[in-house]
Amino acid sequence: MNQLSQPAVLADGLCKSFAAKQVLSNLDLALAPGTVLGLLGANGSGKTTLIKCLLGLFRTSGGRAQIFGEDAWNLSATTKERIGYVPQEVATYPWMRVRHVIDYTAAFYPRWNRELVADLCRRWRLPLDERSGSLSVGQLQTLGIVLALGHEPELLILDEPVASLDPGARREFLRTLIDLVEHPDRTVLFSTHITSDLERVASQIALLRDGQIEFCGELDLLKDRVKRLRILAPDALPASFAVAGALSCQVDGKLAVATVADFSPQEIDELRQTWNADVTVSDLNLEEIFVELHDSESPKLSQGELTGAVR
Ligand SMILES: Nc1ncnc2c1ncn2[C@@H]1O[C@H](COP(=O)(O)OP(=O)(O)OP(=O)(O)O)[C@@H](O)[C@H]1O
Repeated sequence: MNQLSQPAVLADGLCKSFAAKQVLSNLDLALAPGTVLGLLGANGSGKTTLIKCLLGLFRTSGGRAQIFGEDAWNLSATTKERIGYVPQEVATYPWMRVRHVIDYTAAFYPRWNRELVADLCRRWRLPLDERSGSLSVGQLQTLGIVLALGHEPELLILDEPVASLDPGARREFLRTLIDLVEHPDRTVLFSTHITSDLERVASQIALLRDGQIEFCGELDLLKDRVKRLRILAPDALPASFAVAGALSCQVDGKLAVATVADFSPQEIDELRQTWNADVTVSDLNLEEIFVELHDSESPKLSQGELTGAVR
């Protein structure tokens, strides 16, 4: 694979188990440089585990994890310099004042943008003279974001970066992130439960479920596939009424409401003809899609048509 086509981040058949518990199984994911990928998954689905395997903080149980073509477990210092990481729980030296934590971190990087850091600290009102051990959880998270951005990394990996931020700080952070990702070569992978943030910032979405990436591609592609159907028949529908491949289907007299994972216009025609029904199709937002997919036992999204995914 040449430099141009080399993914910034690659998981290839990645497996991770903790004792007998398998968390990731044969997971494939590739981020082309310049991608902003939002990683979505239920609590305990393995987002942090995946991120830590990709960063070489966890040793994989099988398969490959690579950053810029290097094995994640053996990243060189040069490659590490190209990465910024905000962990779910930011840890720092509690006895150090915030400004000293920043200076200390800056010393590790040949390239450190002091102006950017000063600007972020001002905008996010970080108390520079306070000891970092006395910061609130949200302030600590803000500090973690500043530390990860100071060296202007090519690859930014954020594990629920806004979980503890207040709405104002979250908006500021998203604004900054949007500015940052305008740089065409900057790759961002971030996990969050706040789907509206993903919709604003991410160019691609990856859904993690059952240890694998269930979907990876553009949000619009996902929205094109998962649709809600409202089926109104002239007579009461039988209790056994079902829509093939539906994630959910509720029947109430003449009306059925179903959510399908692989929407096709032909299916609508069939429903219209079979039941002489009036069928309307509506879009779902990302949160609704996530809940539908999460609540359904099966089927999952079929993998065949993932044109937006980088594989
Ligand atoms: N060090 C560890 N030892 C044993 N089990 C672990 C370890 N780290 C994670 N796990 C388990 O792996 C599974 C996935 O955890 P992980 O933290 O990756 O999920 P997550 O998707 O990030 O969850 P959340 O959204 O709640 O942050 C969980 O069942 C967790 O208990």
